[in-house]
Amino acid sequence: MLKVVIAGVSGRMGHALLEGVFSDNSLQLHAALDRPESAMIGRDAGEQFGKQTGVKISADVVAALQGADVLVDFTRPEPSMQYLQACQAAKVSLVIGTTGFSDAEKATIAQAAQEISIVFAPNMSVGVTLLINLVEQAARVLNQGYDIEVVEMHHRHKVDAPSGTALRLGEAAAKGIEKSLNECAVYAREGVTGEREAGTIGFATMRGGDVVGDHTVVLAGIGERVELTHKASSRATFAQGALRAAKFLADKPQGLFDMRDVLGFDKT
Ligand SMILES: NC(=O)C1=CN([C@@H]2O[C@H](COP(=O)(O)OP(=O)(O)OC[C@H]3O[C@@H](n4cnc5c(N)ncnc54)[C@H](OP(=O)(O)O)[C@@H]3O)[C@@H](O)[C@H]2O)C=CC1
Ligand SMILES: O=C(O)C1=N[C@H](C(=O)O)C[C@H](O)C1
Repeated sequence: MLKVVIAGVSGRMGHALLEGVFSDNSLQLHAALDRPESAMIGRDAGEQFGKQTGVKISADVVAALQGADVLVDFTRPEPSMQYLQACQAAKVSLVIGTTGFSDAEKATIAQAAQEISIVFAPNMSVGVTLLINLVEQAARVLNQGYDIEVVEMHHRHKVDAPSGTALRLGEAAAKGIEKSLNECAVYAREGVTGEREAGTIGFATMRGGDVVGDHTVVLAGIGERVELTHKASSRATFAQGALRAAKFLADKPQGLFDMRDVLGFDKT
């Protein structure tokens, strides 16, 4: 059985991941991590589900990684970087679902993947993984006369914007028009902005209610527009993807992978 450590167990994704591990006989909950100040420290990780697992929620990542196969992390960039360091030291594989990293933090993750195996993806769903490829293809075909905009909506508790997925979709669109996202992204518009500049990729962010995660990439031309949309209706879809990623890493000693590697999709 694959011995899995879950970080951020009191969070929305932490819950979905615990449920996923409890319902998969090929996975064993090895340890459960939360922040040191959490009221959950010392409680059984199964308590919220009416289960006794014998695994107490802890903040001690070094102890948690002893004898573990993989850590699955959906938290915040700061703890994620600490978990990364600990995984590197303990030679334990890592699935990173956290979003909101700086470019420097992303570079540190890529560097660590020379020593341990890591799946790093802002969206672990099958649908968004497909959408990334579709967006790149659509942008490549419609590379003249079409304006690209990425629109996303998430629940009121989300702390980073645009979402990691929106940025990844923007990167895919930028690749399709043979640019880097840094050179063509427009993250906000307010006041007298002037006309839209051709070849830019715009982002719009909405926050509200309990929306799990909606993303649309619009390619707007004259007389028509194409809209490519994904809507997540349950966090179980992300958790299932993350646990699939954890299994994928079992025979990989090192390397940086994304969900296209895990699912065997084209990486163009
Ligand atoms: N890749 C993907 O498919 C998906 C990615 N995400 C991303 O995953 C991340 C988590 O999302 P979500 O579960 O909704 O967020 P939550 O806020 O519900 O959960 C975050 C968890 O991390 C813990 N945490 C926060 N700060 C620290 C810290 N300093 N040290 C240790 N633990 C800490 C929180 O503890 P506490 O509650 O005590 O603060 C909580 O348990 C986000 O970045 C989100 O964008 C989300 C869904 C899918
Ligand atoms: O915070 C969330 O909830 C989500 N975050 C991810 C992101 O930033 O793209 C993925 C998903 O859309 C849900």
